[in-house]
Amino acid sequence: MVCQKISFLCSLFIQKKIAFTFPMKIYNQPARNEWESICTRPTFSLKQIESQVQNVLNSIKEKGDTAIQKFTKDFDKIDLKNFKVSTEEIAEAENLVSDSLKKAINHAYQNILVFHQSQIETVKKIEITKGITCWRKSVGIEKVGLYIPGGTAPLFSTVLMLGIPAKIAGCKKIVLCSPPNKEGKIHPAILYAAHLVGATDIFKIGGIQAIGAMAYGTESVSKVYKIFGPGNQYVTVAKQLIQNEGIAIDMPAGPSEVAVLADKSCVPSFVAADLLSQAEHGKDSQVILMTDNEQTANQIKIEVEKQLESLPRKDFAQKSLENSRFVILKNRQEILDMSNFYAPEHLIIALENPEEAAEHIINAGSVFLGNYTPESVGDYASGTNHTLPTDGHARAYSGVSLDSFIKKITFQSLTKEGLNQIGQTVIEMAETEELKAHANAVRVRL
Ligand SMILES: NC(=O)c1ccc[n+]([C@@H]2O[C@H](COP(=O)([O-])OP(=O)(O)OC[C@H]3O[C@@H](n4cnc5c(N)ncnc54)[C@H](O)[C@@H]3O)[C@@H](O)[C@H]2O)c1
Ligand SMILES: N[C@H](CO)Cc1c[nH]c[nH+]1
Ligand SMILES: [Zn+2]
Repeated sequence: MVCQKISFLCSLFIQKKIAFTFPMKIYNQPARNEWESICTRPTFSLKQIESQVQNVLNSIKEKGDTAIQKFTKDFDKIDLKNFKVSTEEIAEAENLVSDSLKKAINHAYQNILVFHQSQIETVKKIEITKGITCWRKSVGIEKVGLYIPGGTAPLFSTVLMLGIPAKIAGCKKIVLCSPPNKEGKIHPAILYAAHLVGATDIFKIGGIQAIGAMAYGTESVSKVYKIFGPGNQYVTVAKQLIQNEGIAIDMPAGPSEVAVLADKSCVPSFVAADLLSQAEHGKDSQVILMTDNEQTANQIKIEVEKQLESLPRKDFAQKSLENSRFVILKNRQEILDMSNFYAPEHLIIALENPEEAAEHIINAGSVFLGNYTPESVGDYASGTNHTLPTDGHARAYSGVSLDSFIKKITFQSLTKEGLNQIGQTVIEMAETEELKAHANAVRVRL
């Protein structure tokens, strides 16, 4: 009876586009032309902060360490003269990390290692036709830069996610940057993990400063060829801007997000915990529930409210829930369609027969199937990478993997017989393109 009453009251709340005290906006069977606005992210677009970020980058390019020092003082509120982490600081960090945390890190390390090692491709030499052989070889990018977020939480798990594939790829120089705290230090777990993955240079630099330092190089930081890692909107926009200057990046990996697809087979308390797990990342995170069952939505809503109360990062989660949505859709097909439209960083499928539903997913960073696969396992230790495209970029980008740290160089070798076979074809094509010298390079050999 009590249950029915609660359910009745909740169903009164579920009306089109009206938010009540519950911070998430609730939509009941929205029309398809409303999906775009429902799926809008709360993050700044590149344009909104572009000029601010570009000014900081320009200053770093021009003034190097002096600019890093100034912006570290402005944004991180600490006046540092030396940004490089010393071997003494690494040794000290190793003592500060408890044995139980070391054990957990090593466990996660092994699983991430196994999954990323499985991505190694063996060289396959293909004989196209007699005398023409082609092959492709993976070579690690020599100098890479890893950004480890540390503004509101020390994400040492990101060190494993970036450092392990960098190491497997054989990257020679691995520069790592993370913001200093108010004491001018980096969290010991970040330093412990950085040492474990073999980072070659570690710097106490955060935000735009870190991306600029690794992109341009300064007196103390070496310039790298590709920059990896997640971060807040300033970090993400800085990464997007330095791309214009010829530095590669992994992808835009901004504020965390999760979509949960749930039907009556889900466990509401599990779904609520999953939504809150990404909401607690920061005020610009976004979480979305898509369901075909109003009763299920009510139960999850009650659980979210209950669980939110006990979170130490309640303020962040509450703010992020204000940007978040509960969407009640007509049926399973509509749930899958909206999920592909949204293209979430993380996607949890808490639907009946999740494997079948997963077959229909075409846009998502990383997918978690069934009631016993919380998104947090992918954040830390299942083996998959947690550096993933946000803001709808999962439509075209993949998350970080071993591939992100390597270039694939193609090779070919022809015998005289092989050249005889394709010579006329190349000459014909080159002359039609009016490139006589191309044709001659073949003709002189025939
Ligand atoms: N997509 C992914 O794969 C993924 C993975 C992990 C974390 N994340 C996200 O990373 C983010 C981490 O954010 P964070 O802020 O805690 O740490 P952060 O390290 O990304 O950013 C902190 C830095 O931002 C800079 N900064 C702060 N306010 C500024 C301002 N007004 N102007 C210029 N610079 C400013 C400071 O220099 C500070 O050092 C979260 O949004 C989290 O959701 C994403
Ligand atoms: N969920 C984040 C990616 O969006 C990764 C992370 C690190 N630690 C906890 N979570
Ligand atoms: Zn997370």
